[in-house]
Amino acid sequence: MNVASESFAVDVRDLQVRRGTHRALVDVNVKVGRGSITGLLGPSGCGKTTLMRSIVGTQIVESGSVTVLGKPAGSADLRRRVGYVTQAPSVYLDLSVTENVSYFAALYGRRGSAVADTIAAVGLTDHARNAASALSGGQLGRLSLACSLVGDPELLVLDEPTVGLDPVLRAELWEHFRTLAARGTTLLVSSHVMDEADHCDELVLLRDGRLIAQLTPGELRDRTGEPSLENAFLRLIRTSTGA
Ligand SMILES: Nc1ncnc2c1ncn2[C@@H]1O[C@H](COP(=O)(O)OP(=O)(O)OP(=O)(O)O)[C@@H](O)[C@H]1O
Repeated sequence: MNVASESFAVDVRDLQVRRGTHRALVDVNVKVGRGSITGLLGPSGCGKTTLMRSIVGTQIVESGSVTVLGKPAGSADLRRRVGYVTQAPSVYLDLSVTENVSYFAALYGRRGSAVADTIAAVGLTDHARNAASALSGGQLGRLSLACSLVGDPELLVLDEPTVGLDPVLRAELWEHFRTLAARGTTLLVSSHVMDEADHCDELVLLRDGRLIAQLTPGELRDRTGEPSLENAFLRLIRTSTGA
C-alpha cells in the first residue's frame, strides 16, 4: 500500500459501480482525512449508500480502488476498525437497550462505563431497561447507532443517522460526533438535507453517481456566492450540468 493512501482514512480512486443495469458511481475520486467529519450529500438516488457500501466493503465494484485505513476496503483486518450504521436498524428486538449495547461492547472488548456512556450519548438512558421491540423508530435507529459507537471504531460510516430525530437530539448527536472526531475518529455521514452540512469539515457532493465537488462548507459558499448551503448546492448542480 502506498504512503499517500496510508495518510487518509479513506482513499477512493476512479471508482465505478454498477447496480443492475444502472451506473451507480462513475469515476468517483474522494479522499477523507483522519479525525475529520465528512458529509456525503446529494439528492435521493445519487449514489450515497453505494459509495458507503463500497467503503465498508459490502459492494461489488466494477473498477477503481477503495483504500480504508491503509488497507483494501473489506479486508478482514478492518472489521473491528470500521463501524457502519445502515438506514435499517440492526438490533436484537428481544433484548433490552442495555443488553444490546453490552453485547456489542463484549464483542469489541469494551469494559467499564462504555455501555452506559454510549447509551447516554444517544439519549436512551431513560429507556435502558426497555426491550428494543418497545422503542419507537427513531429510538431504534439511535440504539443501532449506539451498538456501533460502543466498539469505538476508527472509522464510522453513518447512513442518514439523524433522520426522524427532533432538533434537540440532532444537535446533541452532532456534538457527540464532534467529540469523537476531536479524539481522532473519522466520520463519514450521509444526509440528503443540506442543513446539517455546516457540522462537517468537508462535503462530498454527489449527483447521478458523479462527484460534483469535495470542499469545505466555506469553500462551497465562496465558490457560489450563496450564504445558504442549500442554495449553494443547487447553484453548483446547475453550473455542473449547464442548466
Ligand atoms: N439493488 C439495486 N439494483 C439496481 N439498482 C439499484 C439497487 N440499489 C440501488 N440502485 C440504484 O443505484 C442508484 C444509487 O442508489 P443509492 O442507494 O446509492 O442512492 P442514495 O443516494 O443512497 O439514495 P437515498 O438518499 O434515497 O438513500 C439509484 O439510482 C438506485 O435506483
